[in-house]
Amino acid sequence: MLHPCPENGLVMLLRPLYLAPRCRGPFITVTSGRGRAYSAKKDEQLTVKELTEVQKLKRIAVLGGGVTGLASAYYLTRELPNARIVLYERDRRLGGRVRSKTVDVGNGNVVFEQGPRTLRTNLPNGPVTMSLISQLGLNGKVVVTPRDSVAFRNRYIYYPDHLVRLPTPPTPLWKLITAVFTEPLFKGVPMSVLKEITKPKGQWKIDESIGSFFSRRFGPGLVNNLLSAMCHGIYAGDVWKLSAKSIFPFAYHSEETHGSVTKAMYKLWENEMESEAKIGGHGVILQKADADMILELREDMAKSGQQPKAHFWVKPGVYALRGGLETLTKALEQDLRSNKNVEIRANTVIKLVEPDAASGGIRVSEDNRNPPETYNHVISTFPASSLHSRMSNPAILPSLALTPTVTVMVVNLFFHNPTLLHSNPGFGYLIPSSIPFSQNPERALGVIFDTDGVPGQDSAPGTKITVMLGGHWWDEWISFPSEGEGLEMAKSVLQRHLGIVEKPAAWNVVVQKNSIPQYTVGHHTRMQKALWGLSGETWKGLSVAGASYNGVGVNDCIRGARDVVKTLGRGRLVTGLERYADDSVEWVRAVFDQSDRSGEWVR
Ligand SMILES: C=Cc1c2[nH]c(c1C)Cc1[nH]c(c(CCC(=O)O)c1C)Cc1[nH]c(c(C)c1CCC(=O)O)Cc1[nH]c(c(C)c1C=C)C2
Repeated sequence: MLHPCPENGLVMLLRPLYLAPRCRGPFITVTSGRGRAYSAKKDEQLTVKELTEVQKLKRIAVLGGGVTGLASAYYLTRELPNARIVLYERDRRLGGRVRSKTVDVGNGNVVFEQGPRTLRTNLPNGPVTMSLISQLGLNGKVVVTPRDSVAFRNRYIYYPDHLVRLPTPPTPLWKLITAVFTEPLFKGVPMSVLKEITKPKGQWKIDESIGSFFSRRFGPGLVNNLLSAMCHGIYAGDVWKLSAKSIFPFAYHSEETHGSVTKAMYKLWENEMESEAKIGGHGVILQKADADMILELREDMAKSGQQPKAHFWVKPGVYALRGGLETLTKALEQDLRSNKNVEIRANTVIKLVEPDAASGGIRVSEDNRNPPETYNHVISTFPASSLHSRMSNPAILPSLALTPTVTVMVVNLFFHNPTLLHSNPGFGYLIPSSIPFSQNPERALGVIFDTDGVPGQDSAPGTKITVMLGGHWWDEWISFPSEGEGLEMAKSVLQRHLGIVEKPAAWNVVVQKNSIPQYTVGHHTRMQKALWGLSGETWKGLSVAGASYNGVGVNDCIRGARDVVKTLGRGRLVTGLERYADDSVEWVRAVFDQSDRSGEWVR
């Protein structure tokens, strides 16, 4: 069955909606258990032109030294081992928004994460990162958040003046019913789900905001209280601006296909139950392209002697890395630095990216004395608008300029007192847009209880908390609070919401400027136009990967890098935006053997 994934709280509660795009026709069953592997398609004949192109891939540039750029360069060294790779990065430091700072707090160390801190094992992209971690020899650094831990079970939303635990299984039914009918957070939601079945279809639109779509179908309560909180926790974004089609494709298309989101969800669940009963495996509904990728990844892992641990694929889980997520980017950097075919040009600003008609390649100009260099291929991992502003003829790709970003202030705090979260242990809480200003004048988006979320990360006993502020609330702002102001704002949030009055023993405040791309209304169409622009003759040597395109998470970025490089390795031209080629998506059900379920990583 499609597991309801209790462990990931609101995000996972909504996962079937969030993950599953448009269904065309019946689901296809794909079994991938032992002895009945479904192989990825690799049999296409390459055209002479494509073969010639790949043979020419001698010099490749990667623009951007964040996790996507590092992963792209790493995969290139494996797929095209003879190519010469130049990686450009504006900062002296590599790693981008993945940044972990280890701080001595007197009686030990704590790790402050300034960007993402945990990774999910979930399909389809989780296994790509896990495979990379394994290839880099980092399995020993993995810190799993146990599935029976408080962080797995307890996720909260602050509404209107207290923490409300999301009633995720295994909550007893009576508790679930009591919560749903007594907490103002859920007011009207159960009825709106039932009423949705009878709601007529709306007028067809190319896209609309999550707020507009779900309030039309379910009423404003679900949007303002629950979905706005979820948008804060993933995009730090505005539920009334983010695209329903890009972020909730399954729900969005199910109005058209089933007449109702509730009905479509029920059908999905029924279908899964049936599949489990008939096939006896562990089924997951995936896009065909994702299933192909996973099975190919599995084959790769088996070939390279990595033990494919199938529970990675089927059991949702969360993990972190000892020393922080920067352990991953550092390992990638180290691997690249030890490769004589790779040159890393840190502290180098790119001024211009232009097609080179004579060679058919792409010319990259730096903002310094080095002369421009021409590459057979360039993978840009810059945010879409940064790439756009550096392109010689940006007019053909105006859509790239239109992916906005938001700025998030991250305030990490450490307290020597280890009992500060004892009355509300868990992953942390999100703050929906609907809570009154008086309850959130600082415009916090959410608070993470790091001590519970990644137990065992720090050597110092105490309580570690991160407060996230800003995001879409700071749209149009031209300056942001100072570090000192940020610290005071975070302390005041913790005092008001959690009653914490103690002084922190250590803290770290950073403003992550323009760090999270926003897939706003029209994102799909804009990406489709960018795909057309990049597919033309002019820009055929340019591919894109990174958070602006196929998902904002670390897993998504690594998967994007791998996809581009694997396709290049097969001798195909690739833009990185292929998934936008079509509006409809083919769905398959991947079924994993029961025997694939055991393992050590995810308990
Ligand atoms: C720096 C702030 C970030 C916020 N969202 C993201 C970052 C990097 C990106 C992100 N966060 C989550 C996802 C979902 C999918 C996934 O890969 O896990 C994405 C793409 C979920 C999430 N939200 C929070 C955490 C700790 C996680 C797990 C992943 C991670 O460690 O980042 C909490 C949280 N993130 C943001 C806010 C405002 C927030 C509030 C509590 C913004």
